[in-house]
Amino acid sequence: MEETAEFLQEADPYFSFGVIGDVQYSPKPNGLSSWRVMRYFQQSLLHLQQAIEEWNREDPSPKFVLQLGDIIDTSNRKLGRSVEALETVLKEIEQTSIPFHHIWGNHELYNFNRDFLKRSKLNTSWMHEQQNVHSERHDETGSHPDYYAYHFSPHSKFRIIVVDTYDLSIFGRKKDSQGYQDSLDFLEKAEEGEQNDNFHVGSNRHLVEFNGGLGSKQLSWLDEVLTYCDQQNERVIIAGHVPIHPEAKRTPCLAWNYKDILQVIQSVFGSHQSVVCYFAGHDHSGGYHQDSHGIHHVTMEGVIESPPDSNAFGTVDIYEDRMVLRGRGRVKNRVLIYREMHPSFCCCLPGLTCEKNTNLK
Ligand SMILES: Nc1ncnc2c1ncn2[C@@H]1O[C@H](COP(=O)(O)OP(=O)(O)O)[C@@H](O)[C@H]1O
Repeated sequence: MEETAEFLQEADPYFSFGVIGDVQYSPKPNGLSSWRVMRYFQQSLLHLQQAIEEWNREDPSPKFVLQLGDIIDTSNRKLGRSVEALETVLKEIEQTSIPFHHIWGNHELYNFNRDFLKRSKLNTSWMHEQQNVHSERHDETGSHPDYYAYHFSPHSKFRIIVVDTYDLSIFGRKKDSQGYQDSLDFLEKAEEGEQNDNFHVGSNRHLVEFNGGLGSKQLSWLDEVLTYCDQQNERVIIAGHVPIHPEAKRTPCLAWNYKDILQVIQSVFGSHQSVVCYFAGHDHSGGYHQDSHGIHHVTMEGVIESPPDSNAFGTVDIYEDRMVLRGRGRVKNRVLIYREMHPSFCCCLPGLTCEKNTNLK
């Protein structure tokens, strides 16, 4: 639901956070993308500065910011200025004490490999919450050797999960690595399957290199974290670079295995009721859809395609039964009512073992 600013003035929220995506900073001049859309490279850093200034002025200030990826543009690599560009944006972010949670997009992987990103300030998994809720091998810094995903709880009733939508990807992985081979195999198999899928034909094909997906280990990890959240009656917000719902974007920007991801977060067996919203970037024109399970899919408009007199960021206020997105510039205000939680449900029948429960560590 879109709302006017007056409607948004409510009582004190539990907490608030900032959200922004696709800054794509580069020192290069403004110009048209391959899709004939203007990209404002000269303004993107100023837009980021403005967002930070506004968040700094807010009272109470946002507890954290979700930076949805593509913070610098691929052109920096061609200019030999990837590290310098990254330092430039990080210097802006140092102007605030509000912690940023960084997500990796395709442009991070065009500029750097995963080993570099892991060692860089774009790896914020050290802010993960130490919770023994999953069997997948996340080390003491919150990192998993194969993918970049973690979770944290900013409030006793809420959890944020950062996912890696380029876990399956041919970018950022060495060509002789298992991850690269698995991604190629996935694409090949998915392309065969897609021939019968009328939704993704012609220019709307999403099985393209600049999208990616979640690998099987990350999907099991996500399933385990969500099971924990269900047990704790937590509401969950997930953030990743690539949209995961075909109705929440306007272009081919969609995760390769979006159906597998939706199946986990919607949980066809009815046991995961915790996810209320998925935030994405990637499609600079933005998008929104509430799916059949009541999960809100918000694709944030990209900073890089925001004209000088506009911008694209927001502050999200979290309440008991809703979240309110106060959009700035091209981002619309939205009141997002949470899906209903039903009493705990278990698929076990007496005498049978429930797979979900035996998976718990
Ligand atoms: N077939 C397409 N038609 C229109 N726009 C597209 C198409 N494919 C990608 N885009 C646009 O490209 C942007 C994402 O691309 P991005 O990650 O910046 O990589 P690139 O710089 O290679 O375009 C999105 O805004 C998306 O809308």
